[in-house]
Amino acid sequence: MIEFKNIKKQFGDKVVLDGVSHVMETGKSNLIIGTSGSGKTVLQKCLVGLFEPDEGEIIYDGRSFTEMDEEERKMLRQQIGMLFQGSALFDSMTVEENIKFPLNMFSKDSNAKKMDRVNEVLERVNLKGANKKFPSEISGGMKKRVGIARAIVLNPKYLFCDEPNSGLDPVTSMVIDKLIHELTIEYNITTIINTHDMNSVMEIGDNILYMVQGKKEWTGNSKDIIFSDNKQLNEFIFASEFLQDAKSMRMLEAEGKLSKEQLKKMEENR
Ligand SMILES: Nc1ncnc2c1ncn2[C@@H]1O[C@H](COP(=O)(O)OP(=O)(O)OP(=O)(O)O)[C@@H](O)[C@H]1O
Repeated sequence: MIEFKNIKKQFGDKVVLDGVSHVMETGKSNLIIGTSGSGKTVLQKCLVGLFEPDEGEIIYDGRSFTEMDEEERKMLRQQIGMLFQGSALFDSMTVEENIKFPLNMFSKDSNAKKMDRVNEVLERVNLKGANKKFPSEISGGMKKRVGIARAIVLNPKYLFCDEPNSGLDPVTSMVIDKLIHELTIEYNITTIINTHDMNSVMEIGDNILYMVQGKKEWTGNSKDIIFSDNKQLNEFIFASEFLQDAKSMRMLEAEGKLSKEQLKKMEENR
């Protein structure tokens, strides 16, 4: 669990985070959503210590990150996995070498043990046998999986993902979402995901923080979104007529005014 209270951050005169508080839950996909410039990336960077907030407190499972010295933060960072936008793989390294990189940095295990772990995570992300390929030889979806394998190779308690679906087609996006979600549950990770992808919001949104201009505007899960009457949230999520219709249908279904069969038929006929 990562709890943060009253986080404030400004650059010059520009207030980017204006007193944000929230709890990111363990074993859940915690999503941060909001329009471009609402402060999602700056918030993630504050949580991992890449930016220092001007005010507020960040607590990792009862340990105050804000009060830790650099040595304590270094230790904590070994429990944090990061999946960067665009995967950020080392082009000159093979898949295997990319995944092994954090182990070489932080683990004192023998080479054989490290390789066992590399192969274990490769298999877990469905890339068994891709060891010797270079990033230029694999698809965007495969690169994301390598990025995920590298992010989880040290068994992190916390996983930060910045736009994990950027640049992927809708089907591959769903595969990647599902994989991150499954790993989150399987290893009981506190996962934080910045996303613009509305499919992700509806499919894996266990705990959603909606930000507007550096402030928390709304919070809830993917089911709550259907019933929310928050005007800004509705305009953001259900931007198209199609999505507004889908929301209305789901609400009717939940109120018992539409059967599951009717709903399925309406969706098929669209
Ligand atoms: N290092 C920096 N120096 C000055 N301003 C910054 C810095 N980093 C971010 N900002 C500003 O903070 C604001 C929020 O940026 P941020 O990247 O967090 O938005 P975002 O919600 O992640 O947007 P996007 O969805 O486009 O990634 C923007 O106005 C941005 O210009």
